Amino acid sequence: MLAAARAAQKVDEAAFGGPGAVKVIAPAKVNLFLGIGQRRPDGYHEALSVMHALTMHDVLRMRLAPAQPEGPAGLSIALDCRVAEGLPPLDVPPEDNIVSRAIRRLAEAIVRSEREQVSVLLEKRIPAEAGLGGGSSDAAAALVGAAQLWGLAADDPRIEEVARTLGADVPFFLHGGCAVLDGAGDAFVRELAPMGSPVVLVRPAGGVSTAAAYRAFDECPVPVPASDRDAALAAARAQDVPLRNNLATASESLLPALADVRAWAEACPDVQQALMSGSGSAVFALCDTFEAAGRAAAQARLRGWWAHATTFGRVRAAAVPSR
Ligand SMILES: C[C@](O)(CO)[C@H](O)COP(=O)(O)OP(=O)(O)OC[C@H]1O[C@@H](n2ccc(N)nc2=O)[C@H](O)[C@@H]1O
Ligand SMILES: Nc1ncnc2c1ncn2[C@@H]1O[C@H](COP(=O)(O)OP(=O)(O)OP(=O)(O)O)[C@@H](O)[C@H]1O
Repeated sequence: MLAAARAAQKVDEAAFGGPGAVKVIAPAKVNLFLGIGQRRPDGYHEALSVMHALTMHDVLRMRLAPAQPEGPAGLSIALDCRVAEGLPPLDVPPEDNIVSRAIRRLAEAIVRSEREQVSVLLEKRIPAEAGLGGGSSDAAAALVGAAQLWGLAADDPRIEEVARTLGADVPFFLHGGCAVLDGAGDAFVRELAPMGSPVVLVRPAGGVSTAAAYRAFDECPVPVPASDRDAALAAARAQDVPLRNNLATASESLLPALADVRAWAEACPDVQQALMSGSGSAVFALCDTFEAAGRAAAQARLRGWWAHATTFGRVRAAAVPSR
């Protein structure tokens, strides 16, 4: 049964090889620092953020083909989403998936009106509603892939313009590595020297909606000390950034299991430091060695939580060889 499923998957993946096809990786991120400030008139909050990409990633296989003559005029998108074992299914219709929205929006921005079909096979390994930027990274990867399929230059400014309209975290994934961002957490300030050290991601059952976390924050805002902001702004390397997140209290009020994960991480001898990422519900834990990271992940799984050992990386949403 499993062999048959694997064989079927191979056939599908083979259809995404050769000319007119591209494979793109969409890495996860964590926020080493997140200092949320005032709510702005547009509803977004001021945010000073330091994001770091991880080597753990989703995969998008994309293919461009002329549409069936009897099909709709203009662009059609066929999206097949497969979720890794151990993760809940993604409860989003294909047309609402941020991947489809990204491709459509780029086609509009470059005024592309060809009658054609973009097919996408999206392999999700990054859990949703985890603060790991999975959807945002998929969107950036979809822009990178569609740009390549349509022969756009990788540095065409319309790619970044469209990225900003899709979500605050999306532009970061076009740069990747480690970066300081301000504005609404979407404006690139500068790059930091990235790390390559091990990190464990732990997520209790249940996600946190980003919008709900910001609403809870407004009810009980927690300021970030100016000295922490200054240290984040002065850092030259990822490892010099103080680990802080003033959205954590709000997210813990929405998902109390987050406090259990925090308490576990504080007591775990294999964990050096831990912090909730973004609006949660994933917590990332820094470990000294890959062995320690593996042990910490195993301990977290024994408690019934999703856990994954990975590394920080100098990676971004990028096309890779398909084999
Ligand atoms: C928590 C973070 O992930 C940290 O990197 C980001 O701030 C959120 O980025 P994101 O998931 O790309 O968020 P978006 O899809 O742009 O916004 C979702 C919702 O979060 C709230 N939001 C987001 C970013 C921000 N600076 N202020 C906000 O108030 C808004 O209510 C918005 O409607
Ligand atoms: N390709 C996708 N992957 C994940 N979520 C998607 C995708 N497309 C649409 N969504 C919707 O977006 C919601 C949040 O996505 P995502 O996983 O990026 O949020 P997050 O973990 O809160 O990340 P962030 O750190 O950007 O706040 C999901 O609950 C889902 O409904």
